[in-house]
Amino acid sequence: MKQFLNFINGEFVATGRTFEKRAPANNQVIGQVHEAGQAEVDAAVAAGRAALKGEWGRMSVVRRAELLHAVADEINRRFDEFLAAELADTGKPHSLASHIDIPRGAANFKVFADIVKNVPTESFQMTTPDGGTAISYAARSPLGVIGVICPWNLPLLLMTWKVGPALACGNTVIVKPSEETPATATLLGEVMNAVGIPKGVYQVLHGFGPGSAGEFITRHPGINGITFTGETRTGEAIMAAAAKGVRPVSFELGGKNAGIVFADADFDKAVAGITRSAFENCGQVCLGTERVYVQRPIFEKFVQALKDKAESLKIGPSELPGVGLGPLISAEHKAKVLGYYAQAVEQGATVVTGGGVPDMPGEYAQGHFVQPTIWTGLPETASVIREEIFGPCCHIAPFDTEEEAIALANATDYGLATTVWTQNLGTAHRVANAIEVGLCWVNSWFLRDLRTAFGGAKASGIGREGGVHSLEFYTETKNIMIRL
Ligand SMILES: NC(=O)C1=CN([C@@H]2O[C@H](COP(=O)(O)OP(=O)(O)OC[C@H]3O[C@@H](n4cnc5c(N)ncnc54)[C@H](O)[C@@H]3O)[C@@H](O)[C@H]2O)C=CC1
Ligand SMILES: O=C(O)/C=C/C=C(\O)C(=O)O
Repeated sequence: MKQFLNFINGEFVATGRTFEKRAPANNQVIGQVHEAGQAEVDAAVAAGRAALKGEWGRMSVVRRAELLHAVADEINRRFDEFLAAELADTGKPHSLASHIDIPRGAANFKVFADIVKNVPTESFQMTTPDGGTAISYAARSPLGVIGVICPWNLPLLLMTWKVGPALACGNTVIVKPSEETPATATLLGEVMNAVGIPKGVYQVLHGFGPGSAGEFITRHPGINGITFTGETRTGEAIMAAAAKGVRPVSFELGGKNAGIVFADADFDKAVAGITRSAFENCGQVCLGTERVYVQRPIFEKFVQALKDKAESLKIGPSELPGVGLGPLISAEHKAKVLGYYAQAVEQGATVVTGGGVPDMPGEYAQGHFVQPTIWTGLPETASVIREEIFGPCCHIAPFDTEEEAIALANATDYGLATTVWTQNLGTAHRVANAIEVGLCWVNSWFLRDLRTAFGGAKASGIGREGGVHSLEFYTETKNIMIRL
């Protein structure tokens, strides 16, 4: 049986306290995960602090960048191992992990290594009161030991999205992968040793949130900043922990994202786009679309077309050729999603398609598969329209005017992402500016440029990462003023 060990100070460490990792596609146990306790967290923090004072802390930015390029190259060299580990943990389609998760895992190191090497800091010259001259310039230094708390939906991609810039800026990191997805973070420890990243720079502690590694990391006074992706309620708990010591947080939290389709949109592209944004990764993407608003003249045609697309998705395990929809991550998450499927019916939804569990052959009958599901006819107050479900489902409602679409899209506590479909540039600009979100895609979805700001408004997050915005979080900026 595979053992997922902690990675502390360059060594793989067993703890004797283990929990099971099960495969989402058939619910079989595939590994034992070694849970870290307070002692392991203390050891990792001490090693992280020592690394800041050692070779890593003294290393030039050019050498750091070379090492991070080597990390990316090593991930690519071991691409198949990372792919297999991610597929085993998540059950997602092979095509998805091989085109998005693993390549982005490598790219996150290269992009931020290059940004840190090339982005200047500000400098000003001023006249002093006595007519002399002074110059000031900004210098960046690492924040320190960063706690990186990760979710299970895009495990390697989201973890390296934080670890890449944190290390590029000269910090050390302690990663707590989700209890559901321990594999790729652990494998990355082997990569760090292989390319010569000093001990204590990248560390991995396994476990849960409250009363376990997650809470112990976020409460530890030796952690200088916390970056987290996950549920909004968890963000609130982490923020409370970070208040002690006034430590900075960077949060990318939940969403209840709208898709807005205008009657003038390229119909086929809009249907294909919403199919992806509602069902990709079995709906387990924080940027996904769970509320779709379609302009009335094309409403019926759009509902029928999305139904056809949903029903054509092949449901199955990662390795099934042409599979479009994998399982949900866990039995617990399946119960949550099916709970919303039941609530939708209780609240009077018309079930356009899905709403249940597909018939799966053999061992896959034990897996966490659910049907892609579309509803219409619910009031905007219904729980499935207000709350993040994180499953392969969406509600579609008609709208008449641009103002109405904007009001509907904004009527949520969340503010992460929107996708707008129109061929009118004026409409696109107006709507994009009026929507209260951190990310607005027009005629696209999940199109990423890693140099741009990424994050959520309202209850969907605090701060932005990406490009130079990541440097703002992962460094302290010092102003140095010199009287000439
Ligand atoms: N990217 C997103 O927006 C994500 C949203 N979700 C949503 O969250 C729901 C619950 O999924 P979970 O995996 O339980 O998400 P979660 O937000 O509870 O967990 C994410 C990470 O935070 C850790 N964690 C939990 N409580 C903590 C605490 N008090 N202190 C420190 N670390 C803590 C977990 O161990 C995990 O590593 C899902 O059903 C889904 O709706 C889940 C994953 C990602
Ligand atoms: O950084 C990205 O490209 C994707 C981010 C996606 C999430 O944060 C999520 O689904 O949780």
